[in-house]
Amino acid sequence: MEKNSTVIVVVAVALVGQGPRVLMQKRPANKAHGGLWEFPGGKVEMGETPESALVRETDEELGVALEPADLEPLSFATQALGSAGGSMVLLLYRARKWRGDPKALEPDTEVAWVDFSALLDLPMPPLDVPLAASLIRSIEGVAKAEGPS
Ligand SMILES: Nc1nc2c([nH]c(=O)n2[C@H]2C[C@H](O)[C@@H](COP(=O)(O)OP(=O)(O)OP(=O)(O)O)O2)c(=O)[nH]1
Repeated sequence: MEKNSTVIVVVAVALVGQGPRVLMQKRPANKAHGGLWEFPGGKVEMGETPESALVRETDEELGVALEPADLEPLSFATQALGSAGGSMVLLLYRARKWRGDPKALEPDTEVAWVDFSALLDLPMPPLDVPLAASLIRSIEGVAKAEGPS
């Protein structure tokens, strides 16, 4: 069988606020991974960079304006697409600055600010779980680098 080398790139962002806490989005019940909580984002479309796709997705889904320069690459996760080959790559960025108060603008979605201490208790799609763990470690790393307070 001919192998497929397609790579689908999906981008997502951890909007990190004081706490620290992070904005999570609940997927619509009727879609893949329905009802699970994910980092906001979506597929990179033709002609877009990962960063411009994320600026578009967060505008459409949350009504938030992000500057590409405020997107810090944080981690990624991958998944095979099936026996024919191909894979999905989910790139997670982190942002500490944005404009606008995030709202759930897409039908049948919700958003919530989640404390880092409760993040891993949320039901998440498979690729978001290791990314959430990376996010938590990144903040712990900052705390260690800054030393005891
Ligand atoms: N965040 C996340 N997305 C995943 C995982 N596994 C997986 O196949 N996906 C897919 C579901 C979606 O097709 C895509 C996310 O892009 P999206 O948010 O634009 O998807 P969507 O369901 O709104 O749109 P579509 O697939 O109907 O075109 O990634 C995962 O573990 N985490």
